[in-house]
Amino acid sequence: MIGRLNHVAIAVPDLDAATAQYRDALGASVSEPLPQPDHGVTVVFVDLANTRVELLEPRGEESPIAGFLQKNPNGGIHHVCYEVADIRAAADQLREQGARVLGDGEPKTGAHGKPVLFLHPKDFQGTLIELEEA
Ligand SMILES: CC[C@H](C(=O)O)C(=O)SCCNC(=O)CCNC(=O)[C@H](O)C(C)(C)COP(=O)(O)OP(=O)(O)OC[C@H]1O[C@@H](n2cnc3c(N)ncnc32)[C@H](O)[C@@H]1OP(=O)(O)O
Ligand SMILES: [Co+2]
Repeated sequence: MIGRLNHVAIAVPDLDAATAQYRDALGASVSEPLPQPDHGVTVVFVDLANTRVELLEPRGEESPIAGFLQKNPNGGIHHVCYEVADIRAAADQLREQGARVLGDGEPKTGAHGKPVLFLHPKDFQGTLIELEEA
């Protein structure tokens, strides 16, 4: 079912500072800040040779990452994103196995313009998983 690792997301308290560190201290190629109001975050992509890092800052009152940052005030790895060929088929299969697909179960459009869904971290070794349709 899962294919390539599409990105690893890091939640950060200060997106500008994190972006500058990846650009200047780590010499990475970084995007401009990309507000994602439907997801309650602002994202910066760090493009790597074999995948991406996604730096996430909360946006708005209802950000889904606010709770995570309260528990991890310096930031931390927030989720991993795997690619799947058919996101609805993958979600159906996972639900049949008893996994919790978050939200209303309908894929949303993610930061790359593709359908995405999230799986509860408690069902996958304490790791929030995002699925993105390749
Ligand atoms: C622009 C889209 C972009 C893209 O790539 O396309 C994105 O990736 S957007 C990313 C932001 N959106 C989401 O994360 C949506 C899915 N996330 C959620 O629905 C919530 O974050 C949720 C339900 C995973 C957690 O919400 P919250 O922290 O408010 O709930 P709890 O405090 O009740 O947490 C329950 C339990 O899970 C632990 N937890 C929470 N977040 C994580 C995490 N990222 N990784 C691992 N574990 C996590 C939390 O500590 C609680 O554990 P407990 O032992 O019960 O205290
Ligand atoms: Co993501």
